[in-house]
Amino acid sequence: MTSANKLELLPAVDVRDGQAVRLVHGESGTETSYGSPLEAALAWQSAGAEWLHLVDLDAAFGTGDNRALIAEVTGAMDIKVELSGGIRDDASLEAALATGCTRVNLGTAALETPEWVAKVIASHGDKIAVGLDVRGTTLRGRGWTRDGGDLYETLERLNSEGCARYVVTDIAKDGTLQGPNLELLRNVCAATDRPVVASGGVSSLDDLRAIASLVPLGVEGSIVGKALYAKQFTLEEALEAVSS
Ligand SMILES: O=C(O)c1ccccc1N[C@@H]1O[C@H](COP(=O)(O)O)[C@@H](O)[C@H]1O
Repeated sequence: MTSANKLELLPAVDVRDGQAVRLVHGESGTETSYGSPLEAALAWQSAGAEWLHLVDLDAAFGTGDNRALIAEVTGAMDIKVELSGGIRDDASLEAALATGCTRVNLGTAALETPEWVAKVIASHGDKIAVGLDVRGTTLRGRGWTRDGGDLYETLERLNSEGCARYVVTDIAKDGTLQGPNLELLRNVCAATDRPVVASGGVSSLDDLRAIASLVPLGVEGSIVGKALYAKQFTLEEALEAVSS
């Protein structure tokens, strides 16, 4: 297998109130704290990560933001950074891109301001990914608290607008260590020719191998969160598991 069809791993650092946290089902109030976001990000980088998935949860929930800290963490990284959370207008997009991140991930905006999203896809291309955060086949926005339409209708629209990449999260799996939703990933891959990044539910090296088996269908990467923080496996073991 060449590096082009090797599954990319994106360890996650989700930031709430200045701390690295993990949530269960993305629900506010379920936080487990893991300390300094910078230390967590540097630890993943030292362990061999090529990507960091960095989320401003306060911005996603509308409870403030961690913009300065997010910029500090991104600036300290030598690896690629995908930024998420609260990127919904020109000002927040400019601030995110000014951190030097590799790409941003838009969630709520893709549901609530589709014209703006079409415009920034046209102007920023590969720097824009759309996060498809779903319960069943219903998209959720505003910190995953509000319904935002049908997954496949939205996907069709975004495909036609030239969206470069999708980050697909099964909210029912996120933070639960119950295994990824492989059926959802297969279905999304069948509905787009763009690369798909999987998110939610990874609990074991076998889960990562199962996601890696979908690379030929279009899965490009997998976000790994809770499993790393809960020490189900190390990042080094995860990278080894998907290396061939
Ligand atoms: O990652 C989470 O656990 C999470 C939980 C609740 C809300 C958002 C979460 N994460 C990321 O935030 C973006 C959406 O942010 P926005 O809607 O654009 O403001 C989502 O795609 C996840 O990457």
